[in-house]
Amino acid sequence: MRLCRPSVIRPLRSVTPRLHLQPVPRMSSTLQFAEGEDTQQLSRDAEALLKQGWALDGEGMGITKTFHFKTYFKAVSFVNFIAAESASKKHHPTMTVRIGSVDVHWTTHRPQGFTSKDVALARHCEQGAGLMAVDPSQGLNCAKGK
Ligand SMILES: C[C@H](O)[C@H](O)[C@H]1CNC2=NC(N)=NC(=O)C2=N1
Repeated sequence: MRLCRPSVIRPLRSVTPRLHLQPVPRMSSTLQFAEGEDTQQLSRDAEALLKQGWALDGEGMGITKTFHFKTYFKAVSFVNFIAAESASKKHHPTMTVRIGSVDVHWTTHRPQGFTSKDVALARHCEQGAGLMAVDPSQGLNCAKGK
């Protein structure tokens, strides 16, 4: 085999990283309820979920939580558990799967805002996390430690 040597050895081009400035997502302190919801009941439900480690999303349109798992397989099993209920209830989350965690975000698109469907499915996540043995070393409030 003939080995070719480059006749000119060029230094690696140094690249100045471009700074992409993005708005820092701020956590909203107030939840926006969708039209037609029982706001008093929903406030109580949301309060209980916040105590379980859920946090309001940046716009206050929904809630979010990161669930931690010991293995990728458990994380994916959790996603499937949520997906099955989502399909049956016709209400779908945004989920990001990582090796040891799943970020879940619940909001309602129409009518826009937070609804009792989000509450019901967030509770379903809690149930699934119990079955899937969420990594207890990650603590209760998983939303902050990604
Ligand atoms: C027709 C269908 O049921 C609707 O488009 C559903 C689908 N899944 C949904 N999921 C979520 N999160 N919010 C909705 O408003 C919603 N609407």
